Formats: sequence, C-alpha cells, structure tokens
Amino acid sequence: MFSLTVRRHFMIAHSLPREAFGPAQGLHGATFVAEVAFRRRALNDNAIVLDIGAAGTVIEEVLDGLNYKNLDEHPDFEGKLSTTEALAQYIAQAVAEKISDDDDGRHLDGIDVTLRENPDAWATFSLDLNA
Ligand SMILES: Nc1nc2c(c(=O)[nH]1)N=C([C@H](O)[C@H](O)COP(=O)(O)OP(=O)(O)OP(=O)(O)O)CN2
Repeated sequence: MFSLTVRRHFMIAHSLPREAFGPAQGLHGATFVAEVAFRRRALNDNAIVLDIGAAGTVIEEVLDGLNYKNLDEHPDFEGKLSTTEALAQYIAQAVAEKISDDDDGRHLDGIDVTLRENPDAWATFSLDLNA
C-alpha cells in the first residue's frame, strides 16, 4: 500500500460543553495541523498516488469551510462535539467526497486524517474507501 501525505493548518474557535472537558467547556481557540494521507494499493500511470498540488487544493477547499470559524455556530457541528477526533473524521469524509469525482480519487483505497492540536497530542481517523 502506498500513501501520499499533504499537510495544512487551520484555526478555529469552539467550546466542548461537557464536564469531562474541564476548562475547555468555555470558548477557546485552537490551531490544528491536518495531515491528510491518501492511500492506494497501486500507483497510477505516472507512478504517483495523486498529484501533490491537486491533493493540497482539495484539502484547502475543505479546510476553508472551517478556518477562522466558530464551530459552535457551524451548521455541520450543530448539536455535536467538535473534538479533535470528530474533526478528523469530518475532514476525512469531506475530502473523500470532494475527490470522488477525480480519476485518481476513484482509485484511492483509503484516507487517513491525523489532526494535531499541539505537538504532544493528536488524533487520527482512518476512512476505508473499499468498505
Ligand atoms: N480526546 C480529546 N480530549 C480533549 C480534546 C479533544 O478534542 N479530544 N479537546 C480538549 C480541549 O479542546 C483542549 O484542546 C485542551 O483542553 P485542556 O483542558 O486545556 O487540556 P487537557 O485536557 O490536555 O489538560 P487538562 O489537564 O485537562 O487541563 C480537551 N481534551
């Protein structure tokens, strides 16, 4: 299995209104680093998983919908907790949807999104595109 990973960052504000989150129940900001890995069993005719520029464009399009937003007011997170884990899943699914029309995108076997909320803590969601 091959994988190509492209990284971008984005900034959000949110709150996690459950006692389990302690001080993070209040509104706070975060700058996330998103590493999106595109997985493919066999390379294409150009011996790549996917063009790096094309991958970056898709990721940026998805992150544009989150960047500088207060997720407490974002319609896609209404009634949901915007944890690092949940955001990783959201990004993976949104990237998969955007790339599904692309020729290389149709041949992907999976997408893994690793979301780093700081250098010591991160979460990963793995989307199996063959399931
Ligand atoms: N599994 C997760 N745990 C936490 C998340 C998360 O997204 N997934 N998010 C937060 C907060 O949003 C914030 O990023 C950190 O909050 P904070 O309370 O300051 O940090 P810690 O939990 O690391 O440390 P404490 O010792 O509880 O202060 C929190 N958890």
